[in-house]
Amino acid sequence: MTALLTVSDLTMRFGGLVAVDQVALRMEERQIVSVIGPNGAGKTTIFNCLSGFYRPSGGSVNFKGQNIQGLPGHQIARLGMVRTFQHVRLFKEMTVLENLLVAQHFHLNTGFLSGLLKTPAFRRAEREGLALAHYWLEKVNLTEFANRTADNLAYGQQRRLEIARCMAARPSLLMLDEPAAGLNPNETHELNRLICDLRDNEGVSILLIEHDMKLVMDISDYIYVVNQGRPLAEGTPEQVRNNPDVIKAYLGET
Ligand SMILES: Nc1ncnc2c1ncn2[C@@H]1O[C@H](COP(=O)(O)OP(=O)(O)OP(=O)(O)O)[C@@H](O)[C@H]1O
Repeated sequence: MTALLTVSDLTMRFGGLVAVDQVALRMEERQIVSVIGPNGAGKTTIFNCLSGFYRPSGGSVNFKGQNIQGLPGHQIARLGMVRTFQHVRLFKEMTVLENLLVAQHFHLNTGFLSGLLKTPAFRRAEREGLALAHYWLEKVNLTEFANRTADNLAYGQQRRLEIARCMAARPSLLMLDEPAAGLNPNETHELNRLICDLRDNEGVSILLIEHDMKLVMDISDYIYVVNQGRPLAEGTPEQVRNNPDVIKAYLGET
């Protein structure tokens, strides 16, 4: 099977610190893959390298058959790899609906002139964009808040809006950085269902960084464990759960 994402020897140095040291990952289509590891293990740095926020010091990243290491973030997003952040990042003064419309800007294949003249192609693109925004609002249970500004949403709702906003950009790979952080058990349960729905019914692959081990073990098809920047273990949830090196890395931390 052709991989959706293949990462080899990924390395990121900050001065003398090697935050990510020769990490390898592989993802297929319609898979949930998690990257776990103790605090400071290098997980977010891996995300930053893959999504173009950092230029990796070494290694290669192949996404849908194309080498993307070193490309800027907006180009990587356009290719279909989008992400959320550890701390919610929304357009806080915009409404919930506007957040979802802005996310689609690079799919609205219309120029300045067609916008000015309101050509049929422009109106069709606008209609489709609106329909897609409403589709995702409903999926994440935010329809009734469509006209509320994003900063007036509860924290858990903001988290869901972030995921909806990513999905409105029509990605094939969604990267979620600690999506369960700060959520209550009900919200985490809903998140669990949403992520599985994205894989099963929307055909998206999800790369997940998460400290909530129950969530990770429940939904992951495959798990990579990193420790101090280096690969420590990988396998199915069952294999990782029973790996003595993984247990030691986590217990050592406490
Ligand atoms: N921009 C940066 N400049 C210098 N050092 C950095 C930078 N970003 C991360 N680091 C360092 O790289 C290491 C890995 O950090 P990273 O945030 O990737 O870990 P993490 O596994 O995501 O941790 P956590 O689970 O706590 O979020 C840490 O030692 C961190 O201090």
